[in-house]
Amino acid sequence: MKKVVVIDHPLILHKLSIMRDKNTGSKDFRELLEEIAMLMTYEITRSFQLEEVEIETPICKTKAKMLTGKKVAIVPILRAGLGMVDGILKLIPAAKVGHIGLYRDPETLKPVEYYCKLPSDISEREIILVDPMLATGGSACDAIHLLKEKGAKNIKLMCLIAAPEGIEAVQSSHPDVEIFVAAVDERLNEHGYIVPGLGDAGDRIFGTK
Ligand SMILES: O=P(O)(O)OC[C@H]1O[C@H](OP(=O)(O)OP(=O)(O)O)[C@H](O)[C@@H]1O
Ligand SMILES: O=c1cc[nH]c(=O)[nH]1
Ligand SMILES: [Mg+2]
Repeated sequence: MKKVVVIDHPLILHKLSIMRDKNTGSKDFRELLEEIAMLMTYEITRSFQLEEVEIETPICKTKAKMLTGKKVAIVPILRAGLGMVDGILKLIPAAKVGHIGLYRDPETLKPVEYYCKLPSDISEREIILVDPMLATGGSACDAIHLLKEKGAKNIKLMCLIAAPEGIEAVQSSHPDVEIFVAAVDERLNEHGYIVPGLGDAGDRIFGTK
């Protein structure tokens, strides 16, 4: 089973605490989510391969390290995952972006699929699946299942806050997927919300209820 990486850098935790505060409005919430996604990308790409190439500085020829040009796809789970895409694209501008639309039925807490559009070469790409909240894990598990059905092999899941229940669900259904989170919270409440969490991420990003 792949490990869970908790990226608990002080800058990330500080920004996340502002996001958790119920008095933080949509503008700041969106900006902070984008910034944290960018900071998490720095850590998620640590395993990317480098190669030596010959370059010429103004002084002399030398060998220098550059990325091997690995193909990446960023796949947000709509809607809330959209809030993380621009931050990742700032560091990986050549990545393609796929979209998986899921909403969680408020009664059953089961995910309902309403959209899927992925790059045609998804099976050759390293995939960063993004969603700020990993609660029961139902949405992430379904999105990973969909990606695998389309041929995806190499998937990393990036979330802001996870409940222990969500981590367990992804690890048991998809042990090959590496999970990156900024924080693991205490538990879920009776409505399936993460405690203490930050509320409904999609509603806070887009200003809806
Ligand atoms: O782990 P789970 O129990 O499946 O819950 C997590 C999901 O719930 C939220 O989406 P929501 O259904 O609120 O849709 P939205 O992004 O459109 O608001 C969140 O962004 C995840 O996708
Ligand atoms: O706490 C939660 C759980 C699911 N979805 C959210 O947006 N927040
Ligand atoms: Mg929502």
